[in-house]
Amino acid sequence: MTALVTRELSVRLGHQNALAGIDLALESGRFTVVIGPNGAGKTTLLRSLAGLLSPTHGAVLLNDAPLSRLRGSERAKTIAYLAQSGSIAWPLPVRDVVALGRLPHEEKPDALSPVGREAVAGAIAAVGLKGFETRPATELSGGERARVLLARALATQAPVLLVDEPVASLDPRHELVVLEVLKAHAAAGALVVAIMHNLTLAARFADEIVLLDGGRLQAHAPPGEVFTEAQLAASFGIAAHITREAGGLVVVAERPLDPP
Ligand SMILES: Nc1ncnc2c1ncn2[C@@H]1O[C@H](COP(=O)(O)OP(=O)(O)OP(=O)(O)O)[C@@H](O)[C@H]1O
Repeated sequence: MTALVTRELSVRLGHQNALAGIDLALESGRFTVVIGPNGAGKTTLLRSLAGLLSPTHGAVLLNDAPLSRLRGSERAKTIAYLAQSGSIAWPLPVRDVVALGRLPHEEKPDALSPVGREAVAGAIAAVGLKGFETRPATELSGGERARVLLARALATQAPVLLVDEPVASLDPRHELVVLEVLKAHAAAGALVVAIMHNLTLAARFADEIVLLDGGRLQAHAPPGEVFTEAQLAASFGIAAHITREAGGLVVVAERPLDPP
């Protein structure tokens, strides 16, 4: 059981309060999707949960201990973080880029343990990149590269996986493939948090939604409770039409509302 908790988490970036007084409790086995308008503080929250940003006030606790006290090597084994539109600088084969996810376990790409080899092969297969293993990662499309980086994060086998907009550059099939992978990863016992802008996919796949607006927590609840026309009008400034279909809620953003 893994628990990631924020207590009165506030983060100031430049002259901005990017996050203010966030109290949040996340646990293993759940797929949480963070939504909110541009600038709401979603990336700031994810980076704080990963221990990459220090709170200005408050704390992030991993299993009741302040994240700031965890040694870097231990944190890298425990929390896999995938940044928004990450880039790949070196023309390494796909398999080696994914194998970099084993570095926290002190396994180099050319000296993987049997567990490491299985984790790398499993991650490549999970994101639909079988057959790409020997291709230089710099010669892939944007969506293929995004999946390589997700596979690298999965190969870490960390109990906490934090991903910033994992489906932003993906085609509809691979959006579904990746969201199924994240959901299954959570169902298998990981604590998974993803930032997303597609509200229908968020509603369909998330166990719980965290809604941020203006650096504040507006809601943390199952999709059916967060996706209401009133809530979307208040937080996103849109008139939305929400219907319940067999596959889950369908959220259609119909028009922007005039600013209040
Ligand atoms: N390095 C920085 N210095 C100063 N302000 C920053 C910095 N990074 C982000 N901000 C500000 O902090 C706020 C939160 O930014 P953040 O990136 O967390 O938003 P977000 O919800 O992830 O947005 P988006 O949907 O556009 O990715 C924004 O108002 C942003 O302008």
